[in-house]
Amino acid sequence: MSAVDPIVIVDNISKTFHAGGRSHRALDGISTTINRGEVLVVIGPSGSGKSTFLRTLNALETIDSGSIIIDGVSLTAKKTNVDQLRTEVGMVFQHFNLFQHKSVLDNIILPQKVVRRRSEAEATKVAQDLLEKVGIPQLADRYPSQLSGGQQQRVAIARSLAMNPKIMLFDEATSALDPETVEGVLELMGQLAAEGMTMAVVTHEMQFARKVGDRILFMDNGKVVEERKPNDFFDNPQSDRAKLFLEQIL
Ligand SMILES: Nc1ncnc2c1ncn2[C@@H]1O[C@H](COP(=O)(O)OP(=O)(O)OP(=O)(O)O)[C@@H](O)[C@H]1O
Repeated sequence: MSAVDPIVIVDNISKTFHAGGRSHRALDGISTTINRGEVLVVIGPSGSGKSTFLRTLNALETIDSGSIIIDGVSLTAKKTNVDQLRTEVGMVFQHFNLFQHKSVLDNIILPQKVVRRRSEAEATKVAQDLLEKVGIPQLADRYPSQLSGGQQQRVAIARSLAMNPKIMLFDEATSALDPETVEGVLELMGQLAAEGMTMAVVTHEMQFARKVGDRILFMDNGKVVEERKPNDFFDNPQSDRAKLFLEQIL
């Protein structure tokens, strides 16, 4: 990891939602960078814009103004192939979004064949190796409905990793899990971070944020209120908003 090797550069992005005749500025001039191998943890109160911010990084949300550059490619430039770029930015959601009628192995094989044009044999080998990596090789032939939430999330992570993403986004990846499976998935995320995966993580798991995060981005009302090293942020929050937030949740 190096301070001079940014893989994600977010410059002054804004986004307003219009719904039911009302407008809401969900992102209000966000700027940040994520360096290669770094883990950025995004925290903040409900509705502060965390998910919206994360979703802009793989163009699931468009932005109204500002720019986002991923590994030298502008997400917003007209000539950019957004579909291509999106395959390089893995995303893991709260709900696992697996193909229900495919086996675990096929869930990981299919996108490789479609998106990466890998052969059946190659895609199968990658999928088997990844199931090993995420700790569930014995579940290859099961269907998603036969798995616990934690196991399904491991499949979703393996499926993302199979694309060889340059960066992984985790949007409340453990929020829908039973308490007993949360820890295992957080450990897996920590393992990926330790192996050098660049990650942006929206989470309510503050111990994870402190332990695994390289930097905390604290958002409120669509703005970055604090952006600091985890220990500095948690031990000595600067803003009244962050102090209040931490008092309420810790
Ligand atoms: N598709 C949408 N249409 C209209 N408003 C939206 C849409 N998506 C998000 N918003 C609004 O934008 C704001 C930010 O939402 P966002 O989901 O990014 O917040 P969040 O910080 O991730 O919240 P939470 O922690 O509750 O998930 C909220 O006020 C939300 O209601």
